Amino acid sequence: MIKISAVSYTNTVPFIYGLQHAPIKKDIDLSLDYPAVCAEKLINNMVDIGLIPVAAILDLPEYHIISDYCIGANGAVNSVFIFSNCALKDIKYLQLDPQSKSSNNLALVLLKNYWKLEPELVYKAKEYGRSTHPKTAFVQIGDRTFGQVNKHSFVYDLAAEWKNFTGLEFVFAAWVSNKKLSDDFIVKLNDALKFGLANRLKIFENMEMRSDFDLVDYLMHKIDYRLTESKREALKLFHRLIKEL
Ligand SMILES: C=C(O[C@@H]1C=C(C(=O)O)C=C[C@H]1O)C(=O)O
Repeated sequence: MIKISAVSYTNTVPFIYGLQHAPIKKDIDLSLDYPAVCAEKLINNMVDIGLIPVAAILDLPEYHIISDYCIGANGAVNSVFIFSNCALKDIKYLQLDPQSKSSNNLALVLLKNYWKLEPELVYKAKEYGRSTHPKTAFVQIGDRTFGQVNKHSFVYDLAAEWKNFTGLEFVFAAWVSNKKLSDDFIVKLNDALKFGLANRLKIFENMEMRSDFDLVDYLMHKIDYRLTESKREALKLFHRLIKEL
């Protein structure tokens, strides 16, 4: 059995569908976790493969990116934000999202290199996401952001801001193993992920739709699942900027 930890958010549903409906299902033991936990499990060798935040790749002594699929975006992604009580240039505190690794680092990279701002960073805020302090903002990712855009005074989509800054796409999470796996298994994995993506329209039939968020647009267009050469270049730049933080 190959142990896999994958992200528990809606953006991963097509991948999970593929893993549970393709021949690989007999070979894997799949758990669903918050992104930061996927990373922790892979780093601690509790699993063999993780759909992990790309920022956490830098913490792995050995890693292999084993798929041409990822959780990425080309411009606005619609589920990774800084929500703020004031304009970004005026923030004093930035709360980071305890479930995230990539987007927290993306926020730091943009603050330093693009916005040139130095707010105080708050890692485990007691009042995470609820601060009424007029100069507090917070990073938030995943399903918790659905329907939230109109509820905050200032909203920044971090994949859109990254594109404004670099002109590039962005990769949030990639399929990574912490050891070398057989070529056979890797082919099976990619077939399963491809199968899941090809079945998105079918998946929507059983998905509860929301009036406050367009899930079809999100999973068909906003999340860009292909880990192309250009996304790999963007990832290299992101890693370099994280190391310079
Ligand atoms: C676009 C997203 O990408 C996620 C963001 C991650 C992060 O910030 O560490 C990790 C995994 C991705 O699933 C999202 O879930 O909203």
